[in-house]
Amino acid sequence: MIISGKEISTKIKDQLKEEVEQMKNKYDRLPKLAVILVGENQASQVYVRNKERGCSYVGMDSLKITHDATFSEEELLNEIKQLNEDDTVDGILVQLPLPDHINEDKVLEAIDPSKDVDGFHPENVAKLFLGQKSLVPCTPKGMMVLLDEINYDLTGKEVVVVGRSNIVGKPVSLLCLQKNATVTIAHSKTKDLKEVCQRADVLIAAVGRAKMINRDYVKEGAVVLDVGINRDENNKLCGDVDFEDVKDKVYAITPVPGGIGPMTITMLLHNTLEAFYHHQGE
Ligand SMILES: Nc1nc(=O)c2c([nH]1)NC[C@@H]1CN(c3ccc(C(=O)N[C@@H](CCC(=O)O)C(=O)O)cc3)C=[N+]21
Repeated sequence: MIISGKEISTKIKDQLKEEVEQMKNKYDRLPKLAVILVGENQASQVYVRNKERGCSYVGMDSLKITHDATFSEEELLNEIKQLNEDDTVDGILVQLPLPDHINEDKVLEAIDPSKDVDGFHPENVAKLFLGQKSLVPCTPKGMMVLLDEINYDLTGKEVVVVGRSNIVGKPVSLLCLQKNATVTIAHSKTKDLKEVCQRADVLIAAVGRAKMINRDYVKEGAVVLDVGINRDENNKLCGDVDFEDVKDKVYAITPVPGGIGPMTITMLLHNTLEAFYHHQGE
């Protein structure tokens, strides 16, 4: 089975669109997402455009703020402060990566946790760790929704996450643990990575290396979620998984593009609506 994140995300966006319409009638205001982009990173510009498109699809307001790469850390912190105080803004997202002269941790900590739709603020990270209600990072949340969509129960299953980043590997591991899976976090220093991956009922690839995961890493009948966004030798978009090589060995797999990527954007919209409800006292 090929899991179409694209189709599932369209279905969810259509539901969100209806909810937004109701909110507009009920509160006489729309949820609003502010996206800040510093510098000219090509990929970031594509993602930010997709985020704006997503907002307009579901009928939310969005505010795109762009600065050139010389924008200072102090200016950025001031801008975030103003957006924190702006009652019409529900979500604030600062596109990563930031230029080298800006301290990412400092920036993420400056965002009001109730507007932190990325779920990257230490307060939200701590809540996720503790299993308390919080804004959950979009990519991991999207993966859990996809598993739900195919009615996959993680209880007792072996999950292997390859990659230990703060934005994907670590949070998705916690979410799988919450769903009663047995979770292994593997990474570049893991011994016998292939053998570790072969144990997985659910293999989550978030390494950032084009087509690294081939059929030798995959157990027959496994579910494979591919978080990678890379360019192959022909400059074509591809995942961390060699899709063609593994597709007939798996029970289900997400393609790149059209898999996890669209779900990430949709979960961002979902988080923005959640933040909106919170700000309305619900
Ligand atoms: N503060 C912050 N929050 C993020 O959520 C964040 C970020 N910074 N920096 C970069 C990564 C990456 N990311 C993606 C979002 C959508 C697609 C997406 O829509 N992908 C399409 C293809 C897009 C294309 O054509 O390149 C797909 O997979 O079908 C991909 C990647 C969000 N990120």
